[in-house]
Amino acid sequence: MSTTSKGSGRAGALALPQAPDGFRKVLKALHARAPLRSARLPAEPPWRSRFVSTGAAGPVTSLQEFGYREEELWHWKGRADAAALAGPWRVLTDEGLDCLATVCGQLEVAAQDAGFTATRRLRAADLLSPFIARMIRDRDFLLVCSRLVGIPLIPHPLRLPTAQINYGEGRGRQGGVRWHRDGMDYVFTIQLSGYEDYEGGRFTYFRGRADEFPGPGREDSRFREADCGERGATLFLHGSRIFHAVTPVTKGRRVTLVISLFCPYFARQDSNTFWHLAADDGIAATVPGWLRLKWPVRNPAVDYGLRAGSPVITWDDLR
Ligand SMILES: O=C(O)CCC(=O)C(=O)O
Ligand SMILES: [Fe+2]
Repeated sequence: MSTTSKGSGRAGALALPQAPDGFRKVLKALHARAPLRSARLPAEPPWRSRFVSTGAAGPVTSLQEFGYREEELWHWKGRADAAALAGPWRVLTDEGLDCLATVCGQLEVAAQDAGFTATRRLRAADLLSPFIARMIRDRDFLLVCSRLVGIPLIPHPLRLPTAQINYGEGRGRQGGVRWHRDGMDYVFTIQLSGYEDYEGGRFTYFRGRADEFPGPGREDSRFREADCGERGATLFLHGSRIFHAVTPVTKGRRVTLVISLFCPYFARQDSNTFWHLAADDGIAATVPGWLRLKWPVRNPAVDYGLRAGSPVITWDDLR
């Protein structure tokens, strides 16, 4: 699969509105509902480590290419957190992808309407699905993701945003995602359907610094479409630094699994803000994870690995 990004100024993407920001996030937080913790779900296939496609490799576009300066990148003892956009690659085998698509399809019964981002979505999918919980804590899966982006990555200790399924449908309802930046820094989106399954639903991003984002509806040659049409395509985005959107699904059905990972070595720089999270999950559900994230640590790889219920991934593991 190639990493081409093509097209600029697509009318559908440009017309998308922007997600609420600032004080409107606080208002949203006061009304937000906590994610569902239980649902009657059919049995799942078991997760297997062999579902990880270890050959994944591909070009990485750096944050400098998006206009960020070297001193704006995060560093740890000579290593930089420099990846802006990478992939799409396949991180799962065909068999693994089929199982994941089945699991995510079944989980739709637990999805909730999500006003300002996607039409329907399921937050904290790993709390309902043993398959997803094991997948995102599988050492081989984490090593593939870490190596592709060049930094050690584990599931985010905030838990609620770490695995989210978006369901977009073209039956009259708007199945798009407004222009936004994520609270999360390291975001992997796995496509569980392909262009043969739907129309619209194009993953679009702004190839520039966040503070240069011209706003929706403007003409700018830096609006691009990612090449995510193939089922299984997995795209990495430095979600907190890059504006992105998904054009409305006009026909058919589009399902994606959005996995937010975390670098224990850059825990202090984590971009989440309390109000961004609370706007999604409500204040009460946000507080425990927020404390878990902000508590001081001695050994980041071990300590945050424990907090996220994850294997430990260190710089040495990237070799
Ligand atoms: O569904 C997608 O392709 C990505 C949606 C997105 O940007 C998000 O959920 O934050
Ligand atoms: Fe996003």
